[in-house]
Amino acid sequence: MEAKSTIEAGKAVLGIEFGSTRIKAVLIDGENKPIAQGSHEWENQLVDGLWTYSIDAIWAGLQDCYTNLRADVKRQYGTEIRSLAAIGISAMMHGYMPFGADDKIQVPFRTWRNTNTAQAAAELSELFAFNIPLRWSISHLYQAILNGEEHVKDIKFLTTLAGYIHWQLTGEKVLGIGDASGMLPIDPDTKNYDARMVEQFDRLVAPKGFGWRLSDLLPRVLPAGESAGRLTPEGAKLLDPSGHLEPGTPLCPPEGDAGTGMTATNSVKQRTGNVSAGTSSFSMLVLEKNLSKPYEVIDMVTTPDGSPVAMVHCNNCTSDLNAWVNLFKEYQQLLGVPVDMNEVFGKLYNHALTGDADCGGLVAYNYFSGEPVTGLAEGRPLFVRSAGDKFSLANFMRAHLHAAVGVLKIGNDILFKEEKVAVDRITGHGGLFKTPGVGQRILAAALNSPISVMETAGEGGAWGIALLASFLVNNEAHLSLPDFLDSRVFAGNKGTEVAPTPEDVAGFNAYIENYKAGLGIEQAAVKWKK
Ligand SMILES: Nc1ncnc2c1ncn2[C@@H]1O[C@H](COP(=O)(O)OP(=O)(O)O)[C@@H](O)[C@H]1O
Ligand SMILES: O=C(CO)[C@@H](O)[C@@H](O)COP(=O)(O)O
Repeated sequence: MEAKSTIEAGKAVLGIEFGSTRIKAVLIDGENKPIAQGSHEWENQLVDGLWTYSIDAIWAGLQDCYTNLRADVKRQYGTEIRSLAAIGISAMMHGYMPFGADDKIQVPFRTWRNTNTAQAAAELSELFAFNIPLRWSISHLYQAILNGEEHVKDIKFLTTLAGYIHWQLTGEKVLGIGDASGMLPIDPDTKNYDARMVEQFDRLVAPKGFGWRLSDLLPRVLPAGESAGRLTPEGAKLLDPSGHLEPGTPLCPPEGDAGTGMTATNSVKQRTGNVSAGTSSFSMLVLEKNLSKPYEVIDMVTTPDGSPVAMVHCNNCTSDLNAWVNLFKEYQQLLGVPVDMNEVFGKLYNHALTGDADCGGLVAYNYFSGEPVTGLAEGRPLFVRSAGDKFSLANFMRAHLHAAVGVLKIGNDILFKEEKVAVDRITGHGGLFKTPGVGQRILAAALNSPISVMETAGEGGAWGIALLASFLVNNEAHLSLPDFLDSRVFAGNKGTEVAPTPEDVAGFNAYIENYKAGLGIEQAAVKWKK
């Protein structure tokens, strides 16, 4: 069916993902191919020392993104979206969105980026004998309890950003299993929150007498393929204030951007892996067997169909690169040369590849915020060199590209070298890969592994959640998610692969030794630069 007829017949499927810097919408056809797109740029705010997005910014952003998609549909096909076959909502994971009896958020949304939860995360990790990262929702909840915050006793519902949007659109308090695994660990056998940990938590906070139990607060867990409610009339208006969109569309379980990244890269099967590289970076390897022990730097999540995944998560990836690229943009403007940002990125990133493989001794720490993997509670973006280092533009840019995936390398060394995790394929996606071939080659050197990139790399997450929505309504053959992706979506398409060269790997290793040796400089910067 032609794209226009698909849209007019109400057979198109919509995926929306709330990324840290961009809300993206992708419309796909019956063959799961993108046919229209929309987006909205936004930024987190540091309010009273905590990273947040306001509720108004969330809805204004969603509506602008959808309006943008409608405009794209009008421009390309001269038609309007009136009904859809399915919708999926995805977003940045974790964080803290507690709601009270009036269904209003009780404190500003605390995002994944906050590192104020160290005490809670450490105590819970010990209690559960399981690594509980700082950004997990349970850490935020317990930190609020440790802080004696007034609102905690009145919480009625605690969810993630995707869970919140989904609830407002459908009235359903549910969450996809992957996103749920970033609130509280999931038991792979029951495919539900880990009952032992739920009980331990209830016992831990019982003396406070809050009058709720943890299971009263959390969204119901759903695996991919389960029905998760329908778009209500109020929900339709929230999404499309122009009033064209009809209610009634089924929604798939809302997922986190980890699960949608796995889906968009066909990496939900054992021995597959993927790396998301945008504002943050995170690698996700689907495990064949459990790790031998918990590691503070390895986060355990699940695929959208509930298989265990080992994640290395780094809070900082492209923000510092953007800061430098913007500086060069300003210089270009000063010279009176018109600016095309893709060109600025493309020129600087490709030039970086002409630098030395070890960046000539230059080192960068891209820590806009704290970085749990390297033990930094706060961050100060930092560039360091000695007078004798080879200071050139190429080495400078390369040092920052290496920094963007440096922490990822440190964490993955544990998985590959100590745990001997085996993967057949790792696929990269996210904004870092938008300049073809560069982020891919740097990541291949960092992980000492071939890296594949698909054409959809830049919009991966929104496409991923659209695929999960399609899996809900277009899976007449009742295939498993991996089989559906293999046969109905990817059909042998593995993207373009780049293998690491020995010289790049040796260079990256030399860089990372300088990086690790200099971490004290970053610690000193945090201490002294207020
Ligand atoms: N042409 C380009 N080449 C390389 N990187 C790019 C290009 N355009 C945008 N980017 C990077 O993509 C990042 C956004 O990536 P994305 O995965 O969409 O992030 P998020 O989900 O965190 O919002 C930008 O911050 C920028 O660094
Ligand atoms: O924390 C996680 C995954 O565990 C992400 O949701 C978070 O880093 C946000 O990702 P983006 O930088 O928006 O791609």
